[in-house]
Amino acid sequence: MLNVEHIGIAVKELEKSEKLFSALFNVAPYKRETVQSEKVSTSFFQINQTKIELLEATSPDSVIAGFIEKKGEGFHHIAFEVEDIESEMLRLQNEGFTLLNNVPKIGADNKLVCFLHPKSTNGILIELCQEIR
Ligand SMILES: C[C@@H](C(=O)O)C(=O)SCCNC(=O)CCNC(=O)[C@H](O)C(C)(C)COP(=O)(O)OP(=O)(O)OC[C@H]1O[C@@H](n2cnc3c(N)ncnc32)[C@H](O)[C@@H]1OP(=O)(O)O
Ligand SMILES: [Co+2]
Repeated sequence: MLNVEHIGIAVKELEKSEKLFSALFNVAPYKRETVQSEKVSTSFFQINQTKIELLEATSPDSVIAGFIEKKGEGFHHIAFEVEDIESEMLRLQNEGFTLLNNVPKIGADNKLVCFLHPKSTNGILIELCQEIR
């Protein structure tokens, strides 16, 4: 695994949270992107080397809506950059981690992504992402 690619934060209202985090980081979001397959609207902040992804549900059956209902707004996942997502998925599966998708999915910001079940990772939802080259 390489660097932390981004940290995902679940929010109820994207616009309201964009204002809050803009004030906190003293920088505006650099882009918004809806990922229909994940039923999320995202907004990205770049703070020096750190990327933060705000996630709002686009539908009541989005995992973000379910998460907020159970746990409330807040930290949702940590994403790690990988060089080769398929070989990393295979390696982690062989180590006994539970992959939530067996084929890489298209994520935001031009990435192939795969999630690991938090039950297999000490309660932390982990996303792997590889830049689409
Ligand atoms: C756009 C893209 C990108 O960056 O490119 C994104 O990030 S999309 C980001 C949104 N998409 C995703 O997160 C996709 C992968 N996530 C999923 O498939 C889901 O969220 C699961 C992780 C499988 C959870 O869904 P499920 O329907 O099973 O919900 P559930 O409420 O029944 O949760 C089952 C157990 O997992 C725990 N759980 C649920 N979400 C969690 C989270 N974010 N972090 C840590 N634990 C979590 C619950 O508390 C529960 O534990 P207990 O049983 O102990 O109560
Ligand atoms: Co993410």
